[in-house]
Amino acid sequence: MNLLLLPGDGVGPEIAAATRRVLEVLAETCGVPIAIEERAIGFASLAEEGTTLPDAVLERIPQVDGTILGPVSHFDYPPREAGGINPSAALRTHFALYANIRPCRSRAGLGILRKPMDLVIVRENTEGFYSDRNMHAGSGEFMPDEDMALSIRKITAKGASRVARAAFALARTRRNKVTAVHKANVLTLSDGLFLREVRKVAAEFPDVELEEVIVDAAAALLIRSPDRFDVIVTTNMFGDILSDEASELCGSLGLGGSINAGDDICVAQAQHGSAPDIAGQGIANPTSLILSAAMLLDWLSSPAAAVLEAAVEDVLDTPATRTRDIGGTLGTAEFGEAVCSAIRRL
Ligand SMILES: NC(=O)C1=CN([C@@H]2O[C@H](COP(=O)(O)OP(=O)(O)OC[C@H]3O[C@@H](n4cnc5c(N)ncnc54)[C@H](O)[C@@H]3O)[C@@H](O)[C@H]2O)C=CC1
Ligand SMILES: CC(C)CC(=O)C(=O)O
Repeated sequence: MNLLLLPGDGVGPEIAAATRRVLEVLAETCGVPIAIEERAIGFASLAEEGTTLPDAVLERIPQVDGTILGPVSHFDYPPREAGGINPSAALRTHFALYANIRPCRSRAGLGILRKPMDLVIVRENTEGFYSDRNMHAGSGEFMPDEDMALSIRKITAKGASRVARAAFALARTRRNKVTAVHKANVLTLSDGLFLREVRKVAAEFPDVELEEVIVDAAAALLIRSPDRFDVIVTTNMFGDILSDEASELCGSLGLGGSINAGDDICVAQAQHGSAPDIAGQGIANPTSLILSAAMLLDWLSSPAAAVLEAAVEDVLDTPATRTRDIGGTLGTAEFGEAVCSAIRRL
């Protein structure tokens, strides 16, 4: 299989190198041919090609089997006119990667949770406050005058319906429960529409329970009773925030895998940002990107996905082979090597 690796900014190149090494060892050990091609995006391509998202990358994505995207420092990018495009948002919109799928589960001895968590957040990925109508035209924000800024929160029946279907189909492979997280008590029209579509899809899945929880309560319930959740379906920004909360509760932002999935294209992407505060030190936890790569392999129906996931779990189980963010001492590359050893051993 052909994979495209886009390292990104900040800790991106460090965790991408660890992920690449792990995939190469996985390919060798499992006898699965994986060819990895790397291209620059972010500040690296801005310096070389004048844009953080070169057209050649956009053209290549549909030609490969899957893409692995490192985190990007888009908050520091120059304006669009000067080549600053947020690759993360642009790819999601351009390729209709409508479902951002973020599993999160507690592991013994990690995180501050006192109850088990094993859930998946399925986040609508192309609309809400982050809808990017056209990657060259800007997001759904504008300023009628210099003292007023407006953000459009776009919700469509089509967007809500397709992400809801992804969530219900996923729940069927798990514990048959979907929680729709919303703020329809205030955002009556937009979240009202979201809920209307979720309920319609729920009717197609009578074996899956639907519950509805308001987002502020959901944030609290993730801490109080995380075990009540199986699959959460929600709009873009709510899912963005809740998935970081869930990951951190389980130990670190550096732990959660994530894919951006459309009907035909999948982009694996770490849950976290470019972590500029620790970039260049070789200490970032590469687990999130490695598990995202495992999710991509699973999306591609590769049996190597389960091997990779088991290897990561094996390494995380042992306090001596953890990275610093979760109380260990290993650096990024060393953690990657520990995963490689586990792949060979398992
Ligand atoms: N998908 C993406 O590419 C995203 C990009 N960003 C961008 O990233 C930049 C930094 O954003 P922040 O708000 O600082 O969020 P961040 O997620 O980069 O970092 C938040 C905190 O978590 C820590 N952290 C994150 N990933 C880690 C890892 N793998 N191992 C150990 N510790 C880790 C960081 O050191 C920092 O203390 C900004 O330019 C932002 O726009 C933010 C979120 C997502
Ligand atoms: C394009 C942004 C919505 C990226 C982000 O914050 C995320 O993926 O969590």
